[in-house]
Amino acid sequence: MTSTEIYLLLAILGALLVTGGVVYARRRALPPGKTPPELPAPEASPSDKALAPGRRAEVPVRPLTPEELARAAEQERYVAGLARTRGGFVAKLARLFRGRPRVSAELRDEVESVLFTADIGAKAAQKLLEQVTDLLDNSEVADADKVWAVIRTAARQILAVPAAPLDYSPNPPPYVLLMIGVNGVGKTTTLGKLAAFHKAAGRRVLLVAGDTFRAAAGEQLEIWARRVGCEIHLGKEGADPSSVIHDGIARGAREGFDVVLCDTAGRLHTKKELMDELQKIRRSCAKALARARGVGEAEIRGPHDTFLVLDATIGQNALAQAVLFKETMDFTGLVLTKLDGTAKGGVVLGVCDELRVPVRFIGIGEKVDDLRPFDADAFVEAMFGDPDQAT
Ligand SMILES: Nc1nc2c(ncn2[C@@H]2O[C@H](COP(=O)(O)OP(=O)(O)OP(=O)(O)O)[C@@H](O)[C@H]2O)c(=O)[nH]1
Repeated sequence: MTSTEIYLLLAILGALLVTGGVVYARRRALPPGKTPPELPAPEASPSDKALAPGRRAEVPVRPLTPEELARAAEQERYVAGLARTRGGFVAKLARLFRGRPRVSAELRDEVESVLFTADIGAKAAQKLLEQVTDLLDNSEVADADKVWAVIRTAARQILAVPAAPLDYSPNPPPYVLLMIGVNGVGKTTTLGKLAAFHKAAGRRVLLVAGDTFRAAAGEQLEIWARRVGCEIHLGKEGADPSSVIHDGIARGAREGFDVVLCDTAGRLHTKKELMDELQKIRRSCAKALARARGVGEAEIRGPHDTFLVLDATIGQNALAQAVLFKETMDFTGLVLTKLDGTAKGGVVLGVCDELRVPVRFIGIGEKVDDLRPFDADAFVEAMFGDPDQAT
């Protein structure tokens, strides 16, 4: 073989490798079950038009944009975080519809039974069942693709809770968030992860250890502050949490923090005095913010946001907990934690449907960046996008 032939061979091999690599990278970046987005066909160039009929010009493969890559990476996280839930009721449904079964009373009963034991709440289960039943009523055999399309649409409707985007830049700063919930649901951990989230966005963060009841809670938050590299406001053990949080917010305003994140002690919604204490804490937040702004207390109702944290592993009980909390305390958002460790992630549908309060974040692991802003489309895709992968 002459050296010219060797160069030619190497050039062809190189071109094949580059094209293959780009196609592979695009496929890897897509969530399972997704076909690559259609790219707009390029305008035919004069030289293309001159090609003989039957011959096609080479269309260059467009690399994914950074936004598309980020979106695909986020989708992969959701897919991984919700694997157990997919392995639960989604897998059961997938098995029912595999192989185009005949529509029968037994099939309908089985669908009903799976949906009503799926920890998605009775109302959400009923909504999904009605949509699927409507479809089955008009079919002799169950077409799995159509069933899943109907389920995805119904799930999106349930999750579409109207809510303005979170505003982390009030004027004047700081943005103040209060975290509430039952013991052990993940409030302190979520606050630590949120501190990291804000820090990464370039905001100055102050953590406020409003759980003065449990000594270890302050220490736990201190560890997070060190880990994230942000400051912490600690009160004395046993101090009045309202006063610690008031002083923390005042300090946040005085010292120019962008974000003040306040922890509270875990409490059962059934303990009246503890729920009253939460109301007092909220009034303290309002008082501190009013003073910082130089306005009357009546003008401010409380912190900018109050998030109720729910542990997804307890499924329907988390829904019951949220309903009871709402009777005594206003909250502007929900955080569902520990979705990675449970098959009961369908509870996200249940709480949205029942409470009509937006889910703002979900916890899908123990790592700092495993707290993700809630994305309804990514959630629906991860749960119902590719049922054949649910086993
Ligand atoms: N796997 C997993 N574990 C989590 C997640 N969020 C929190 N946890 C774990 O849940 C446990 C309890 O978390 P904490 O943050 O201490 O809960 P808390 O609500 O502050 O608890 P109290 O202060 O007792 O009310 C810890 O072991 C956390 O690591 C999550 O999204 N996934």
